[in-house]
Amino acid sequence: MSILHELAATIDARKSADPDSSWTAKLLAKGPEKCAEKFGEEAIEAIIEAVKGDRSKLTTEGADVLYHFLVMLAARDVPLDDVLNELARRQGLSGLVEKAARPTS
Ligand SMILES: N=c1c2ncn([C@@H]3O[C@H](COP(=O)(O)OP(=O)(O)OP(=O)(O)O)[C@@H](O)[C@H]3O)c2ncn1[C@@H]1O[C@H](COP(=O)(O)O)[C@@H](O)[C@H]1O
Repeated sequence: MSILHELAATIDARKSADPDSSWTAKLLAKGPEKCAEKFGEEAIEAIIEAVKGDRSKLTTEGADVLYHFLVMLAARDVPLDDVLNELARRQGLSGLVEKAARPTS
């Protein structure tokens, strides 16, 4: 099992945990909107480090982003594997070709 799968399983288990017993359970108890907001904050912190060019801080902020992304998915009951399968589906397909094939709205 990959570290992302292990973390996603831990986060899933926290859905039924006491919010006083874990940070994840506390965040999930605040609802999907708060989880999404927290993901946005962490993403901005990572962007700041990327713009500054601080590779060490970008690494730790990147870990925060991945963790909070998994919490956001769990809050909306989207399995990590669904996202990974979507990535797998795109593999070998040029981003330019994929964009051109999108339906126009
Ligand atoms: N990877 C993480 C992880 N990354 C970040 N964080 C927490 O996310 C929080 C974000 O920090 P912030 O300073 O942005 O938040 P804050 O200021 O405390 O909160 P706000 O006032 O902004 O709402 C911190 O409390 C971090 O400890 C994480 N908490 C948990 N995990 C993983 O989740 C597992 C389960 O954790 P618990 O649910 O706490 O048992 C852990 O074993 C880890 O593997």
